[in-house]
Amino acid sequence: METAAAAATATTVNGPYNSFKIMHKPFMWFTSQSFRTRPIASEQFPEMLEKFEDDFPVLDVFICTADPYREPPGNLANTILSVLAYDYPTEKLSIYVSDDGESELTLFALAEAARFGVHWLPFCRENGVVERCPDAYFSSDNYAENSQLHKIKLMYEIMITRINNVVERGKVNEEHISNEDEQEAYSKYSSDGFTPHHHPSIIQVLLANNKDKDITNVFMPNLVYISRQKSKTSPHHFKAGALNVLLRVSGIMTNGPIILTLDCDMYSNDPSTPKRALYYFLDQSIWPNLAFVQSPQRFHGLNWADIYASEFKALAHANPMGMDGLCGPNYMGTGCFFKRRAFFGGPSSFEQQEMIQDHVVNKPIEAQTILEQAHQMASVNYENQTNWGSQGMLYKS
Ligand SMILES: O=c1ccn([C@@H]2O[C@H](COP(=O)(O)OP(=O)(O)O[C@H]3O[C@H](CO)[C@@H](O)[C@H](O)[C@H]3O)[C@@H](O)[C@H]2O)c(=O)[nH]1
Ligand SMILES: [Mn+2]
Repeated sequence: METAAAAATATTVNGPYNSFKIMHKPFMWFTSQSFRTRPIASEQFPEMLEKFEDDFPVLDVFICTADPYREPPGNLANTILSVLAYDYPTEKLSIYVSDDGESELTLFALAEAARFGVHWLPFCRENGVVERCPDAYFSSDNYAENSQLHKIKLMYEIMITRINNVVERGKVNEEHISNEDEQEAYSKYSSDGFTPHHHPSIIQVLLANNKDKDITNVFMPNLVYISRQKSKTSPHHFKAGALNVLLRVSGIMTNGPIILTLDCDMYSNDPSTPKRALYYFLDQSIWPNLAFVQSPQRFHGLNWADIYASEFKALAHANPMGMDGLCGPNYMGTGCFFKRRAFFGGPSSFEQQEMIQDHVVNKPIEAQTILEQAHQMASVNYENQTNWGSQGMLYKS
């Protein structure tokens, strides 16, 4: 009897599952047919950008990271360098990194990326490098061996070794600290009462585009580290909360009308990406109704033989073309250029004068008033006292 009962139970569990296995393919096929009704293939025309050459919009790039052990800081440094080296006017480019792991190890990776970046950016420019993520570049065989290459590769390896050593020790030691400012920055993580779940905000400007230059005397883009305030008594809303803080802090510091969101476990594989996104943003015929431009994602290591050539053709190419003909593709959570204006217009819009759409920031990123306001934007109280996140779908969906 017992055996029969067990078998009967197994049948009832398997029944619906088997039906699902049989039915899900036709169901998937059926639901995707709407994407075949009006696919749109778009093309970009480089000459279109020429008339805007001196007037490119300010671009703010957001990178999220949350755990220095699960998301290695060496990879984050590579992500940062791939966008820091974009083919875009450096005075119009800012990289904001949100660290939800609240870790000095992550700050150290940013500091190292900034130090190596002053060599890497000119190297990429002079050699027309396409893969501007150093790890991807050095892992390819797409370069000529020469002394300049050996020098930059050695610098890269030293940077990665330093980052990995610090991660292994779990601490930034004296030997890695070169001045008092750095000492002060790293000491914040061991100050009294600091825990990952309860601590004040930490904002560090690693590179400022009005004072830091590369080795060829060209100004570097901005690079900013943000560990938002956390409190045991307030929910932090994970990545959504991090993106909201990045939106507000960048609004105070640079207020770029175009925003790119990235995760720390990916890199940009084409330096012309922001300019290619601009073809859409600067096209007056589509600009008023355009909220975001989503890039396709490629995944490495999906399976051993990489039979998909790192691509999800249906999900990343075919379906979005079809969605474009309906009302637009979905946001894939990363690799997406947004119009900042698209985030405003709801009830939380204009609570802060500085964040209105046309506000032009005319103070240096490290000005005392800017830093004070930025800390206020990264505080738990700011969100508790306003409608940010409490209205609309965001945190409640
Ligand atoms: O408290 C947190 C938790 C996560 N993250 C960041 O969020 C990103 C995505 O998290 P991950 O765990 O890597 O999720 P995935 O499943 O790989 O991400 C895919 O799916 C997510 C959920 O749809 C999207 O947010 C991502 O953009 C998309 O790449 C990473 O950069 C994390 O560092 C934070 O910033 N704060
Ligand atoms: Mn991920």
